[in-house]
Amino acid sequence: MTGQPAGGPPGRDRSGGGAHHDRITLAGLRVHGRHGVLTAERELGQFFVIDATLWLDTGPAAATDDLSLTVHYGELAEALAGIVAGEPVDLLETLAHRLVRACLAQPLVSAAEVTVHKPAAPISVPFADVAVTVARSRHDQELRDQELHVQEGGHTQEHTHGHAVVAIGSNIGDRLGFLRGAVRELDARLGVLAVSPVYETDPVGGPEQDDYLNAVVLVAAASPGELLAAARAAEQAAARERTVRWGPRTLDVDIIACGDLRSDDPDILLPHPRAQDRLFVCVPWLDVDPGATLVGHGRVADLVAALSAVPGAVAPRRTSHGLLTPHDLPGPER
Ligand SMILES: Nc1ncnc2c1ncn2[C@@H]1O[C@H](COP(=O)(O)OP(=O)(O)OP(=O)(O)O)[C@@H](O)[C@H]1O
Ligand SMILES: Nc1nc2c(c(=O)[nH]1)N=C(CO)CN2
Repeated sequence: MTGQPAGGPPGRDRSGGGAHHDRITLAGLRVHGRHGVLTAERELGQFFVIDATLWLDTGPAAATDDLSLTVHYGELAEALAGIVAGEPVDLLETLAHRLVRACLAQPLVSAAEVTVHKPAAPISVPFADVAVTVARSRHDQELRDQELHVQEGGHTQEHTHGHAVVAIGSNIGDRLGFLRGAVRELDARLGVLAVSPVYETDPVGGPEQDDYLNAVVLVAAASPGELLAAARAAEQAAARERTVRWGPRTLDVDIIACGDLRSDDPDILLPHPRAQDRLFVCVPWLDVDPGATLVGHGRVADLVAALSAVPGAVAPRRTSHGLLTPHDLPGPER
């Protein structure tokens, strides 16, 4: 059932010699998951089988016999198994993309190929296997991410069109933990491009409640439906309850904008109808995109200036918390 990748690393020709010919293969990883379109697939689940091949230079690890200079296949297996056992998706393609992204999140890996097999798929005709394979070089993946890199609290240098802006907030329980969980969920479903610093903010609207932690995350552009699904999945993972409007919450995930896209769908209004009034959105947004504009409202920097000048306005207070754990950071220096 498991197969070898065909030929050399994906994207070799375009990666300017960055891809390597050595590889680590993890084959036949068998994990129970609930992916699929049918209700029965979601309820009962089934076993998925994963093959992953990672291209990297094994020379430095071999020369020093040092595990930290290669990929720990045990940790890789656990990371991939966690994704398969995690949030269900409809398509094998979606799952395969998530898994490839996790492989490329390993420092040192220049390319990866993942095959997701679904040997018990609901197919009415006898069959041996059905599988989807996704192959990516790091270079390809970065191009797909509009060449924005995850930078905590940093400024993205490149143009930030082709991304969506997501605001996250929490004011109950383990606020930081909920925000970190949101970043992980958004990354798994959409791909995170940049994460702002965390701000502590006074509650705006609603009943008397505790202060919030707020941040803004840039993710790869997606359809309004995909953005909303990711927001809801993250909120559900934090056991978010909707009782009081603007009331306290473990996690709120608002889609602020996706380029110039407009949506009148009440389930996903784009741009978010109240973003322009909210310092807790606009201030962290500027951190990750200093040149940002909000469709219909102009430059975010001007919005911040105007909102800050309103009598009684309380500025968000920047904290030293980070939302990316060391494990999430790309590169060997993480
Ligand atoms: N851009 C958007 N991002 C997130 N949810 C949205 C968006 N547009 C509409 N909604 C819908 O708004 C509804 C209420 O969302 P929620 O309870 O999170 O509101 P809220 O966060 O309390 O208030 P606010 O919308 O002012 O931030 C949800 O059903 C959601 O589908
Ligand atoms: N400070 C702060 N206030 C809020 C927030 C929030 O995230 N931070 N979210 C709200 C509804 O989305 C309402 N009020």
